[in-house]
Amino acid sequence: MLFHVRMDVAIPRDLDPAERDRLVAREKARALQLQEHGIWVHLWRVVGAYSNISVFDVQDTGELHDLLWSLPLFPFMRVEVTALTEHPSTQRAGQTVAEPTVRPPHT
Ligand SMILES: O=C(O)CC1=CCC(=O)O1
Repeated sequence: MLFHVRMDVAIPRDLDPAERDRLVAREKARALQLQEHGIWVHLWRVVGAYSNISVFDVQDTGELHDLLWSLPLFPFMRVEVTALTEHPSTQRAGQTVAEPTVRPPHT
């Protein structure tokens, strides 16, 4: 299942800068891992905002929920999820996003 996810990040200004850097580095590592597994299929910066628009390819809403909750920056995010289905007029009709072979653990 594909989901459009918007994440608006708001890290408290008084958070220790070293802790902030650690969280951002862990978030990046997790994002790269999920992209390598074909789960986080799009990751775009929203121009002018500390926000991203992402597309996730997961088995179900439960997997997406667990995955989002496990993100290191999750405590500092507002997350908006929209479930996607194929539009009848798409040129890509019938094409699916390839299934990843091995799903990474939710850390
Ligand atoms: O910077 C963001 O929008 C939050 C984020 C998601 C993946 C990542 O590396 O940072």
